[in-house]
Amino acid sequence: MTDDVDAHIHEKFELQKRLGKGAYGIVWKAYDKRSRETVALKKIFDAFRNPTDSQRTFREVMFLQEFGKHPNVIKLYNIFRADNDRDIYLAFEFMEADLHNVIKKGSILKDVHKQYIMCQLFRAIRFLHSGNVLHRDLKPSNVLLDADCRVKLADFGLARSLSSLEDYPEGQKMPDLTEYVATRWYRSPEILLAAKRYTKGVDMWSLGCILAEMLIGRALFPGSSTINQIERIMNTITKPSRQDIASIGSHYAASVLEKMPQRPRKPLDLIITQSQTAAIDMVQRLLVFAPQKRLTVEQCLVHPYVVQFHNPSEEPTLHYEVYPPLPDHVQLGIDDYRDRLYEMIDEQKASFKRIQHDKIRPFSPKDKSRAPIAQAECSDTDYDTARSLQKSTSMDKNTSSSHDSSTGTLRERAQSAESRTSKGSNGDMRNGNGSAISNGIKQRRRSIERSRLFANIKPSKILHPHKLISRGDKDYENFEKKY
Ligand SMILES: Nc1ncnc2c1ncn2[C@@H]1O[C@H](COP(=O)(O)OP(=O)(O)OP(=O)(O)O)[C@@H](O)[C@H]1O
Repeated sequence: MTDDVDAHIHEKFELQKRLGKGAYGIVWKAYDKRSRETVALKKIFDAFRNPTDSQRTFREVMFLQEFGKHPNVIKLYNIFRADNDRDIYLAFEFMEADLHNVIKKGSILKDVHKQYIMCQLFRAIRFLHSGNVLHRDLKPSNVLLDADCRVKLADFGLARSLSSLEDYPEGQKMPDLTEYVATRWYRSPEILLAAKRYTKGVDMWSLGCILAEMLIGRALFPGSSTINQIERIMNTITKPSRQDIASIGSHYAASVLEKMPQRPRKPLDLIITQSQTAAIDMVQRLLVFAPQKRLTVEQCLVHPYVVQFHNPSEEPTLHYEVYPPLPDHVQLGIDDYRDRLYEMIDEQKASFKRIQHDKIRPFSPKDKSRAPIAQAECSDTDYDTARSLQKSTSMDKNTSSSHDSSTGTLRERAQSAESRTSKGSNGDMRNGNGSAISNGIKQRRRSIERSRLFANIKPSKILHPHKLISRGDKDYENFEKKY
């Protein structure tokens, strides 16, 4: 893996610092010279090395395009080919931190942040699941955060359409779950035990692990091998019944579990000690052996732990299934994926050109004569221009997505939220968190970030944090009755 970046990318972006290195590429903080925005630039190395990697790259882009319209999913701004036709560059909206680093730094997150983060994750997953798609790689490093504690889910390289798996042609071999490369620590028991079918429960399990990690400040099940992972899980969660074990449809689950050395159990409530009852309850209901017995994402959104942030108008769903444009169960050749991806890039550029063209038309009576020129002049820049146009339109339509911009308006909104909260607010919490989150971020932005940290959390909750607890307890009783 090399840090080399193509000359045409250097022309477009000023690379500022390396943000992260994953299994598939490097991510830099970069300044987009045309749009004058800070972006996260990801170079996927050898994106088309073999059919599996090509399919992964293809899926990642396809799902990002589909789900990026949700406010809690990272937006893919642009895609660039590399000169060698093997690598590929993706430009994303920039986020300040990822949850893994925030947890690692220690006591940055207070209860209210953890609840807000979980609620936003549930919103994102609800959106994916409503399109019958699984993320399959939920882990703290794929949960991006900004200084407002706003969440954007990233890394769709392992996402899969459930319907494409359910519709598997008879007699055709399902993809082997042992090929599953998602980070072990967040893998569900059925994946570890090589079950035959995926369900939405795999994401719910990972969400339970993420919440537990926020609560205890370290990974809950840091297994060193598949078998060690299963052991750690089985020593902690409620013992599954025979039916539970049978329900995952794994040939050797029963025998693996029987042979497991018997160690004294350390249940979740003894591991997660310093947390609210509702938080522990949520982890316990997510980390359940049988996938069908785990909370669904809809149930999570009304669970007492996050219900204070629950707002149906901010929890959109898709009313159709998201299906990859190329058959998912057949692995095509490298060129098929690459050609289709390049075609999509071109198609998208063309459609953005149309958007921009339509936007220009109503503004001037001379439009008719200007339109063909506007179209003819479209180049790479149009994609970016159209992006900002689109952004401003969606901001007009939907205030919940207005935070995508770092304009003065956002600051004004944040500052007014700040002034509202500061009137009698819990100063300790606000200051403590504001300064802590901004630790890893540039000094000069500190004051802005401090005020922005709570901008998107309903002020009433911050003004009266004790209400979260009392209300939570009541909700908890109601939830208990219902589920
Ligand atoms: N939009 C972004 N803004 C800021 N940082 C980002 C962004 N996207 C990614 N990062 C950083 O880069 C890291 C790696 O990104 P990403 O998960 O997309 O790469 P990957 O190669 O697919 O990783 P993995 O090995 O987890 O599959 C993230 O954990 C995060 O720290």
